[in-house]
Amino acid sequence: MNDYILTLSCPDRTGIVHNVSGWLLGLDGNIIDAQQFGDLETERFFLRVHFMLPSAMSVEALEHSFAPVAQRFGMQARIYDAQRKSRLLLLVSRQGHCLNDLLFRAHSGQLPVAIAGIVSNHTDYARMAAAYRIPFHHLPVTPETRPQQEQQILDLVEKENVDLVVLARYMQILSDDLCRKLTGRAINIHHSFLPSFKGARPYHQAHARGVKIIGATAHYVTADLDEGPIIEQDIERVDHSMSPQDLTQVGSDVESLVLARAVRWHVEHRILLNGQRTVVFK
Ligand SMILES: Nc1nc2c(c(=O)[nH]1)N[C@@H](CN(C=O)c1ccc(C(=O)N[C@@H](CCC(=O)O)C(=O)O)cc1)CN2
Repeated sequence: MNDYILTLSCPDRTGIVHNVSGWLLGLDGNIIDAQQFGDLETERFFLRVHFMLPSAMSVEALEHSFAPVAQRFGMQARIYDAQRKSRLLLLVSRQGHCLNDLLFRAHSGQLPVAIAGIVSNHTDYARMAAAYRIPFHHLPVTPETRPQQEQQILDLVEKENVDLVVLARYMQILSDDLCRKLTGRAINIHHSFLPSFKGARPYHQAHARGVKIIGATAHYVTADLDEGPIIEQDIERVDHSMSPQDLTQVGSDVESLVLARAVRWHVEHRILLNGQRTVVFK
């Protein structure tokens, strides 16, 4: 199927959709789905169009053809082949529920992705990786070896042509340099309803505070810990009888669902950055 996705953001003004649809008409293109949002506060416009063409064209040729429209409106525009599977690198430490969930969704075809590899600073999930026939990279790290270990991660991203790095309960803080190099292509699952309970032990913090609702947050990774643009959140009710371990158990299911949704929306090119926030065309 010759279908593609156009995403763009630009200063808001009249004529944007008219010019985009005119460009599509010139290619004899047919719109399958279109969603837009005008942010009155930032005066920026956001658009996602899923369209079909009568015959195949390369993404490069399409982006070249669209360039005059993009320049006229000062757009940040990208075009993607809707049939291409994004390549993921999954990072995990000791908690494997999110990793397990993503591996099964990819294996069963629920999630249209290719898993290029799994990286861990421990060996707990080497056998799970082998069961799915996915390369496992054991990259231990200490504060002293963090630069070299992070270079190994970057080398894998380059070598395996990775589109998205997923921190599936990877419990090491990435350096500013690595975050900069992975801007907009690294998603983390934080095991709390941000901005509450940042850090490594949110369920213990939640228990101590006596909350009645816990949650999980998927966000793009930035140098500022747990501060990246939020993609998705969800919650679950809890009560006084539940220990930190009980909260961890209940929360793990929420984490897996929230991360899977965020990864799906990213690889379907449904997320656009709007400063420190996101626009998500579900
Ligand atoms: N630059 C960033 N790196 C990471 C982020 C992020 O938002 N920006 N998120 C974390 C995940 N995370 C919470 O979701 C988290 C992970 C680890 C820690 C932490 O304090 N780690 C300690 C070591 C803990 C351990 O070894 O168990 C540390 O790194 O010194 C806080 C929050 C992933 N990375």
